[in-house]
Amino acid sequence: METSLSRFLVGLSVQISRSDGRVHLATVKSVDTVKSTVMVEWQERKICRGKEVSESFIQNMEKLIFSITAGRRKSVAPQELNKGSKRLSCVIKPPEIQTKRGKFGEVTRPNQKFYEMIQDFRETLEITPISATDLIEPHRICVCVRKRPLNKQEINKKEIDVISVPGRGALLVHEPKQKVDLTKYLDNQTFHFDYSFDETATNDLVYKFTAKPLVQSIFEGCMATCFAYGQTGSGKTHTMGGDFTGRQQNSAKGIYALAAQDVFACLNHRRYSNLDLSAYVSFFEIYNGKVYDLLNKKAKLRVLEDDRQQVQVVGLEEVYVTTAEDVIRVIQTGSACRTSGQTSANANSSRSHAVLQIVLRRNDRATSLHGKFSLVDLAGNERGTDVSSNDRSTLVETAEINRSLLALKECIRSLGKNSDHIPFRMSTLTKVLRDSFIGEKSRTCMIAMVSPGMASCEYTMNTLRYADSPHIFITSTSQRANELVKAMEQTSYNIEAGLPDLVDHSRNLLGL
Ligand SMILES: Nc1ncnc2c1ncn2[C@@H]1O[C@H](COP(=O)(O)OP(=O)(O)OP(=O)(O)O)[C@@H](O)[C@H]1O
Repeated sequence: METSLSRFLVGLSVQISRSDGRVHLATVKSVDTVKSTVMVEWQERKICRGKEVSESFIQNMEKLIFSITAGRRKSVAPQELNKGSKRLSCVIKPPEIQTKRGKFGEVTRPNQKFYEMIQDFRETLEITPISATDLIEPHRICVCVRKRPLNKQEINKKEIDVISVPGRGALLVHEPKQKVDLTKYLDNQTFHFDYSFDETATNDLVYKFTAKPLVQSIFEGCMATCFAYGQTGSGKTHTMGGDFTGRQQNSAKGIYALAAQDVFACLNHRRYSNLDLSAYVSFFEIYNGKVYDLLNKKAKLRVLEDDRQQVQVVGLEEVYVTTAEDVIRVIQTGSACRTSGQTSANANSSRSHAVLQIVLRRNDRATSLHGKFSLVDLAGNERGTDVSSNDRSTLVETAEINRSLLALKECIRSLGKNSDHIPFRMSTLTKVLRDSFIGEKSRTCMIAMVSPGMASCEYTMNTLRYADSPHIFITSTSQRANELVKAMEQTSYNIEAGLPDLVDHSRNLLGL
């Protein structure tokens, strides 16, 4: 969760205000989350001075902390600072004279200057990567971020990596910018999540902190959901479905399979054996608001809601499974179906949401539902203008993706606020996942995937803003109004579907 303290990364410089009215730079030396204090140090007449400041002092000070900068040599341009932003943004003017060589001695890299500025910034960061031995805290809603490594093509193009993951849930985007006078500078923005994974993190490690804690919850009767969100090529399928070697995917190494393994470990554990449960798997995709069964030749299925608001995907194939290998076979069958869709002219599967559900049913006559784990590989969050083809079907497809991702964000936000109204009818995706958003027994984890390259910077920022937003559960009425207005400005906003939301908001305004 974001606290005012979590903005202060060790090694970063902040402007502090002194009691005598002076405002000057100091460096964050340590952050004590237990005592809620930050230790800052600065040089004064060649003497190193320090002060431990409390959270309340920091909050008072916050108005005066205009920026975070990354080094002694870098000057701050206050007129450029984004003072209103929730995140502290910094503007660094690069050193004018030096023309340093890169780490590997090459000077021909496009954006060499930015590369050097980022390297300089990184040198000031204290990196504490997440490790398998770190404590896993229980969350009802957990939001994490994972950065993938630069791929071969990006390395060949000498693409620069603009993301740093200092650890402890933090992630920095070093956004390259240029002033009107052509001075290059970095806009360094810090985001905070429950966990942040750098490019060295394995699927096993990501699984341990994200989906694994949810497996146990379904044995306790919960409806758990784990989403992979991000731009095309950012690593959603790699994380959920398993690593690729060329075009070959190792399904045993993805979160789907790792979760399945743990489900069977729990089923065979004496703690849960007296529940007398069996596991079933279904696998479907949602493309343009329609559901297709990946385990039944992509049969198109109807989504119905009964008078008790229970949503049913009519005729969805549910395969009885007894081992993790059974589930891996199901994943392979379904993924092959999805992949073949990618090559067809009309339905590009990577533009669909894939949902793998592991369902626990009681071995009674009605095989009644005990718990359910939905693992969702979401469609890429590109905008209409970003996809190569601009024909009508592509635009409709993009609008549908935007609409469902917006609906998903709204549902997670409502869930976090314990709101009575969950706008699940806004899209097919949220409709079929309705029981994951209702009541005390729901658990949600969102893994936001980001590509590290400078070329992806804008998409990365979009992903991070999206993933950051469910954290802001208690939004003020005016913020809420702004969000609705912003959402409505998107071509994909469906006024009819969003009507309950608008009515709700109007009621709030009128105090009804
Ligand atoms: N953490 C990672 N480590 C190594 N390689 C990765 C990682 N994440 C992704 N990749 C590689 O990047 C490429 C794109 O990943 P992937 O297909 O998972 O992206 P995606 O987000 O699912 O894209 P799309 O939305 O198009 O389906 C793959 O070749 C994959 O192996």
